[in-house]
Amino acid sequence: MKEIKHFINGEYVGSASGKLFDNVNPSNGQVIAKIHEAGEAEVDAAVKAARAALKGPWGKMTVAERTEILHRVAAGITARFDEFLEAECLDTGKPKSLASHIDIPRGAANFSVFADLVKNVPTEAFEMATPDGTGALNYGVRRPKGVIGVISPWNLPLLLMTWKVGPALACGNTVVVKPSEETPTTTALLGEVMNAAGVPAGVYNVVHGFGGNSAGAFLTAHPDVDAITFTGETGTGETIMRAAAKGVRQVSLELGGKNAGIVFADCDMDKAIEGTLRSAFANCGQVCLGTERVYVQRPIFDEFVARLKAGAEALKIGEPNDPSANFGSLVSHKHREKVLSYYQKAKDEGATIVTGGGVPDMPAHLAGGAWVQPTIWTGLPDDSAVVTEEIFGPCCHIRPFDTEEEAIELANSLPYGLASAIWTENSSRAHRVAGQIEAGIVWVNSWFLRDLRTAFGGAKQSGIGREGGVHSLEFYTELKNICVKL
Ligand SMILES: NC(=O)C1=CN([C@@H]2O[C@H](COP(=O)(O)OP(=O)(O)OC[C@H]3O[C@@H](n4cnc5c(N)ncnc54)[C@H](O)[C@@H]3O)[C@@H](O)[C@H]2O)C=CC1
Ligand SMILES: O=C(O)/C=C/C=C(\O)C(=O)O
Repeated sequence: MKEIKHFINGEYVGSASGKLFDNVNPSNGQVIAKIHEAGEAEVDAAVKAARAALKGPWGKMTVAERTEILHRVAAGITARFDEFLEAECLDTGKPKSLASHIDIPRGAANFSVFADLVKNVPTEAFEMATPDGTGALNYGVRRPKGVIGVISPWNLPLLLMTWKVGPALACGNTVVVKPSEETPTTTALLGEVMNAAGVPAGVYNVVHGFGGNSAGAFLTAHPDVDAITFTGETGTGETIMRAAAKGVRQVSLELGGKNAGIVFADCDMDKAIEGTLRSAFANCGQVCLGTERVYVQRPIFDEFVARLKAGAEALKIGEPNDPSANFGSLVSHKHREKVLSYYQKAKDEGATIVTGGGVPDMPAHLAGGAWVQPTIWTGLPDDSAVVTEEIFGPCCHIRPFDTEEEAIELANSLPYGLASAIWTENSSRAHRVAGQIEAGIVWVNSWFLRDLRTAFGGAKQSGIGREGGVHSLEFYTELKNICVKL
């Protein structure tokens, strides 16, 4: 059986403890590899390698040399596109039709975009007067923050890991990555690309394992990690913040959401249906930006519900290699238990099940997979668990509203504030409502339309800090002011 090892100082190494755990293909339940679980020794070795590379060749390179190498990393991912695609889909169960358009191309773009960006970002300068009349000149310089701990999730494994590693390396840092225990393969494979691209040993390190009392906790507690960037659940974010408090390390946290879609009666219905179908069901609903609460203005409520139902029922459920499939399995049986517990809660709370609500019938060879049906509910109270808690599954609740003010109040009613989508053809309304939504990202007549130069992150309990464009550079560098008396 294939083994997935740590990548430390440019080499694949196993765990000293010999501890292994299963890597499972969620579309059929079969074990596809054994993963080495890192102990404190492997995490420490990875951090030491990262520190040495920072002081050594990587830290001494010019920006031009470093960014040329990162362009080679991007090209290396593209050259091995099919291997990355196969690995990502086996780990996650997502359709190749989706990952080939989003996950793998973004994995490459996350290196090339930030390689270009760091070459073109100015810093500030201020001339000042001094009492003796000679004056002084202040100017800023950016320096790498150091060794960055990267903790990444399973829903978009390569995309979200490289979204952090790309800018971190472009800024001259070195990294130790702990990918999700569910989806380690593309993060491991990237080590080969790094070596082939000429990234010096120790710049990119990977340790595998779980979160609490395992590789994740060992990495975030390690005193020689200078900053931590994390995407995942809000509760885990709180735990990581506590770990980072020791030693006063900075964190960047992209956390959960319970995002609202607001559909006004003056929307283009075709666009609103197409966008909401994607925002609720793409990647089997496992996108932190996804819409789990849909608010629809009353005059179009019945038509919207009927058309979304038809769209959900037309989704083609299938395994990653099925070219006609656009709806895969969930990432794991553990996650399916969580999603199905909400399907049950919806029933208990008295929801009207518009469609779905259970497990689809699958052919025998896929019967062991983590399948669930795309599901739509109506009729739940605003304070029900299904309407207030992040489910992270292919499901949404639709509720009618009457006025713009009511829609804004409903959208802002939860402690989360990640993303929102507004559907209206009235541009004044679009700007007015978007300005009042308490979220880090608001899309108007679109969803998951990403320009990597823009700020990305959550308000309220959906995160701390912003990444993307110059905001990533702010997190991954220390800005130092140099004041020169003239
Ligand atoms: N992109 C997102 O916003 C994501 C949200 N989630 C949400 O989180 C729920 C639970 O999924 P999980 O995989 O358990 O998410 P999680 O937040 O626990 O895991 C994400 C990453 O954090 C690591 N981790 C967990 N505990 C840690 C700790 N104490 N110290 C350091 N690292 C730790 C995990 O090993 C994984 O690499 C999902 O049902 C979903 O609601 C999960 C994954 C992604
Ligand atoms: O486009 C991105 O950078 C990120 C997209 C999705 C997430 O952050 C997520 O699902 O966690």
